[in-house]
Amino acid sequence: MMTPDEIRERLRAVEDPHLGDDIVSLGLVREIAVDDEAETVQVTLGLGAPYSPTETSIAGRVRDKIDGTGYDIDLTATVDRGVDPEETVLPNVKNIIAVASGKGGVGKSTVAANLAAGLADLGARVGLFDADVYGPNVPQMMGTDDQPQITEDETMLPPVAHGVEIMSMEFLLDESAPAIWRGPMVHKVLTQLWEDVDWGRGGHLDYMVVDLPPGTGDTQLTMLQSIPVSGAVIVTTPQSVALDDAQRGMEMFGEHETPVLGIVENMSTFVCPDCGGRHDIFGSGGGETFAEETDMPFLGSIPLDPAVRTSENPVVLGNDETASAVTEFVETTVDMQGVVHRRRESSQ
Ligand SMILES: Nc1ncnc2c1ncn2[C@@H]1O[C@H](COP(=O)(O)OP(=O)(O)OP(=O)(O)O)[C@@H](O)[C@H]1O
Repeated sequence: MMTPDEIRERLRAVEDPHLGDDIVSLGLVREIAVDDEAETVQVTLGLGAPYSPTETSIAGRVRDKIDGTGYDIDLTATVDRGVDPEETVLPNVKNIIAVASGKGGVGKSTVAANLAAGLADLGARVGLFDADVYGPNVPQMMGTDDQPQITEDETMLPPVAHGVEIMSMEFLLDESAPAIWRGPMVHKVLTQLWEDVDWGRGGHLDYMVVDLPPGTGDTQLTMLQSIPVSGAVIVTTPQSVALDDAQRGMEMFGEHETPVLGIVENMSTFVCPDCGGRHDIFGSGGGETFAEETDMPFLGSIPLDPAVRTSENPVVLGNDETASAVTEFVETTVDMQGVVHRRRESSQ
């Protein structure tokens, strides 16, 4: 026979590597219930980033601590996401990660597509929403030209590629409409994309990755106001101009109290396929220095690799050096989303 207090004592040995204390002291063990008849212990943990390496490992260690007590463990995870489920536009989506950049062409859509494919590859249920009104190209990057299906009750079912449900402004925008007309349409189209799409196929999504339009103008603000973003990723390149723009992007999120998960540097070192040499074409370490200066986590560097553009599939799914770099970025990012949730949970 074990009491919840005895279980709690055992769980004091499980550390949260990011928050630097044990999960009991941090308040991340929400509930413990022992059912002697069913020989089961139910533990509810305050974890919010499913499939992130750190939270997977915390859950694994919790299991280890209960293994050998003669009880089965029934583990659940839940956090207060700071959003009222009644009021949110996407109640079935646990995390909404927005990918932003201060200016165009730095590889924001590439990063968004790889983040989504990488999260699905970890086992998560993922949606990818291409909100880039000015140049929606996510379906192409995911290697699909499927259109959404319309069901009898007039909801849209997103096409799926690499385990990711995809919706794009491209599906709804009239291609002949000049970009300048698109701004005012954004709100209407966005509303449709939230309300009329069956995300998660009647179930839920662990993550929705949103590819925001480049820049920090009204369109981006409208989007931030209409969706509860749980974390933002800022993409930059090593050039100083891109870094200045990234700074503006961060300020925009700051004003909206959106947690910034960190900075990723794209088009870093070029690994020459012919000579094997490494060349820092745009300089090096700019993103990391910028992250340090702004006190933001550095999420990783993605090399400049022609395969990123030419490959039919997101490069994260490959098994070369570029794939490892992108995987590292995906894992760090989702870990940082977990930190945001656990920190909030722990301070309550
Ligand atoms: N690391 C990389 N190595 C090589 N090519 C890349 C890399 N990242 C992006 N590209 C290529 O650069 C181009 C621009 O990338 P992408 O469309 O992702 O940028 P963006 O910031 O989303 O642009 P937009 O301003 O259109 O939103 C694409 O052709 C893409 O394939």
